[in-house]
Amino acid sequence: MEENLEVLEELHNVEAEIEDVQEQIRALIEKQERLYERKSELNSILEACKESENQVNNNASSSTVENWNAPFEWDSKADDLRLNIFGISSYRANQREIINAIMSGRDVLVIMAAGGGKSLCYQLPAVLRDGVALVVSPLLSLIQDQVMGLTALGIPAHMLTSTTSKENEKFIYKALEKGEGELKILYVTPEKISKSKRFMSKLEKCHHAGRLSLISIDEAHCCSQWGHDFRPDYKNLGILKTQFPNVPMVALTATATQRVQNDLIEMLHIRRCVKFVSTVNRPNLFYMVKEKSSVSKVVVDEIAEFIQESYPNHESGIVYCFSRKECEQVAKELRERGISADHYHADMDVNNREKVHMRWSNNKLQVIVGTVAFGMGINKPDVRFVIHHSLSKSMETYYQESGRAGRDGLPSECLLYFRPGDVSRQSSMVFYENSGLQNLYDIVRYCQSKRQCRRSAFFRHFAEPLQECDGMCDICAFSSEVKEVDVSRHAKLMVSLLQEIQTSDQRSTMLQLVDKMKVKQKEIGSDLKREEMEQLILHLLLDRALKEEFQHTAYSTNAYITVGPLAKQILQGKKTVKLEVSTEKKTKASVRLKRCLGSSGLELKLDELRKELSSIHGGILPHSVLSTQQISLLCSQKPNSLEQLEKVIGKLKTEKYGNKILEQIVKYSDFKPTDEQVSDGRAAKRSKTKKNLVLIESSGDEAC
Ligand SMILES: Nc1ncnc2c1ncn2[C@@H]1O[C@H](COP(=O)(O)OP(=O)(O)OP(=O)(O)O)[C@@H](O)[C@H]1O
Ligand SMILES: [Mg+2]
Repeated sequence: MEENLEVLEELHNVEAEIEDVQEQIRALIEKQERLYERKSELNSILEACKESENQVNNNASSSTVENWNAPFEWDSKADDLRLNIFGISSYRANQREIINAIMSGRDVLVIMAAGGGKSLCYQLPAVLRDGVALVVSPLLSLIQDQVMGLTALGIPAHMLTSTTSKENEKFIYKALEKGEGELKILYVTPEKISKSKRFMSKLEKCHHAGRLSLISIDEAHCCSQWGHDFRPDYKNLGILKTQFPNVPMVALTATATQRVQNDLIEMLHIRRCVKFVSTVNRPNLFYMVKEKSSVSKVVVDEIAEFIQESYPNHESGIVYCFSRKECEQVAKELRERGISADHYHADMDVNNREKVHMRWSNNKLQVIVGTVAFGMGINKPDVRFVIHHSLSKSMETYYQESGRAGRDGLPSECLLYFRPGDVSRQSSMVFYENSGLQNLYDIVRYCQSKRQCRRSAFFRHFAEPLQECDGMCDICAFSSEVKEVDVSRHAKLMVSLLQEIQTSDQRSTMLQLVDKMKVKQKEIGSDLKREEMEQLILHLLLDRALKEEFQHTAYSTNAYITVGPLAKQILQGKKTVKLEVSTEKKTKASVRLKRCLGSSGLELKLDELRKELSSIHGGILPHSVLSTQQISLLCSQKPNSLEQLEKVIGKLKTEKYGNKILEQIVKYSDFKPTDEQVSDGRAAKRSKTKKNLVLIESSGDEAC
C-alpha cells in the first residue's frame, strides 16, 4: 500500500513537471515565433535600407541613363516661371528633377513628405507644356485653395466639382473640346472621372486634339486600401492611363510605406514610372513628448501657457484631441484663458466646419482644436505647432498629424502629451483593427522612451536609414540623466495579483490594478509611485507579460489588464524588469524653442500687410500674398527698390504688391526699434542658436 502511495506521489510530481515543461515549451515556441516575426521585420528593414542606398547611388550614377539634374532645353523658361510667377527663389530637394522627368514625358511617382513642395512639381510643368493639365484631387477644400492660389498668380486654373456653376462648366467644356478660352490647369474630384461620361468624352476630345498636357493624381495614396485615406473613387483612376497612354502621369503622395507605393503603381498602371522617394525626415520639426497630468485643468493650463509664451503673435496651431466632447471642452477652456480657439469635429454640420476652417486659414482664429476628422484638407503652410492632447493610434497617424506643422519649411513644434491612462482609451478603439494594438504599442514605446531620439523612431518605422536629428527633439536637445530601476519584484507581485484576480473570476482595469497594487506592494516593503506603477504596467504590456482584454457594454468598450503569454518568466524570476526614470525632472529644465520670426517689428508689419492685401485681393489666403518664408527673406535682405524686391519675390508679386511692401520696409528702416524692444522681454538665456531657431533655456522656477 505504502509503495503504491509513493508511486502515486511521484506520478503526480512527474505529471506536474511535465505540465511545467509543456508550458515552458509553449512559451518558448511563442517566443520563437515572435523572434521569427521580428527577424523578418528586421530583414525587410535592411532590404529597404539597401534599396534606398542603391537608389541614392543609382540617382548619382544614372547620369548616363537618366540624369534628371542635367541641363534641359526648358531650364531658363522654368526658372523664369518659378521665380517670377510662383515667387519661389530656389528649388527644394527633388523638385527640379521631378519637373524635368515630367517635362520629358515620363510617368512619375513622387513620394515626398508633407510640405515638401509637391504642388509645384506638377503646376510648373502644367504651365510650361502646351495644352491643359488635368489634376485629380480628393477634397473640395483642397481644390478651392489650389485654384484660388493659382488664380492669384494669374495662372488660368479652374475646377469642375459639384459647386461649379453651369456657366463655368460650359466654359470648361468648350475649352476642353475646342481649345477656346484660357484654361491651363483643370482640377477635378475623382468622382468626375468615374461617374461623368460627359466629362470623359470632353477629355477624350481634348486628348484627341493633342491638348491634354499631363495628368496629375494628388494625394495618390487614396488609391490604396492600405493608405490612411482610402477613397473608393480613386480606385477607378487606372482608366486614365488606359485611355491616354501617351500623356505623362504624375502621382504624388506623402505616404511612405512600400505597400502603398506598390499598390498605387499597379492601380494607376504606371509600372514604368520614374520614382522619386524623398526622405520622411522633416528637419524643421521639433518633436517633444510631455508627461500629461491626470488633472485635466492642469493639462489645459500647460497648453495655454505654452501657446501664449511661445507664440505671442498668434501664430497658427492645431490641438488634436481624442473625442468630440473633449475638443469642445479644450477649445472652450483655451478661450477662457484668452486664446482664440475653436473646435472642429465630424459631428458639426459642414457649413460650421468650413467656417471654422476658413477663419483659421485667414489667421482670424489662432488654434483649431480638432479630432482626427481635421485632416487631409489642411493646406495651411504656416502652422507653427501641433499639440496632441492625447496620443495618436499609431506612429503613422502621428507622423501625418504632427506633419501638418511647418509645411513652409520653417521651425515648428510637435508636442505630444502622454499619460499611460490614455492608452486604454485608444486600445479599446483600435483592438479590432488589423494590427491595431501592435501599432498602438509602437507609439506607446515612442512616448515611453527616455533615451531614443524621437526622429530615429520615425526612420525605423518607415524603414529608412538613420539621419542626424541635430538636436531637434527633446531627447537630443536636453540632457537629463536616465537611471534604470530594478522593479522585478513589483512585476512579480503584479502578475501574481492579477492571477488571483482572474482566479476569482474578476477583472481589473489599469486604474483598479494600480489601486490594488498600492496596497499590495506594502508586502514587499516598497512604495512605487502611481505614475511608476502605470509605467510598469505599460512596460509589461509591451513585453507581453501582461495583455489587454476588451469587453463591450451597451455604451462603450472597456479595456482590462490580464496575465499575458510571457508572464511565467516574470513569476519564475527569470527576467529582470527595469524601469527608466529621468533623474532630472523635465519641467525643471524648461527649454523652449523659439522662432526668431515674429519677434521683429518689420515681420509683424509685413504679416499685417499680407492680411490686409489678401482681403483687398478677393479674399485669397494671406500666405498666397507672401509666404512666411518670403517675409523672413525680406526682413533679412531688406530690398529697397522694385528691382531688388523682384529678386526675392519675383516679378508678379512685385508688380501686384511691391509698392506697399517697400513702403513698410522704408518706414521700418526710418524708425527701427531693436528686437529686444519688440520681443516679449522675458528673462532668458540664449543657449544655442541654429538656422533661425533660438533655444531659450530658463530655470523651472522662473515665471516663464
Ligand atoms: N522650392 C520652394 N521654396 C520655398 N517654398 C516652397 C518651395 N516649394 C514649395 N514651397 C512652399 O511650401 C509649401 C508647401 O508646398 P505644397 O503645398 O506643395 O506641399 P505638399 O508637398 O503638397 O504637401 P502636402 O503633402 O501637405 O500636400 C507651400 O507654401 C509652397 O508654396
Ligand atoms: Mg499637396
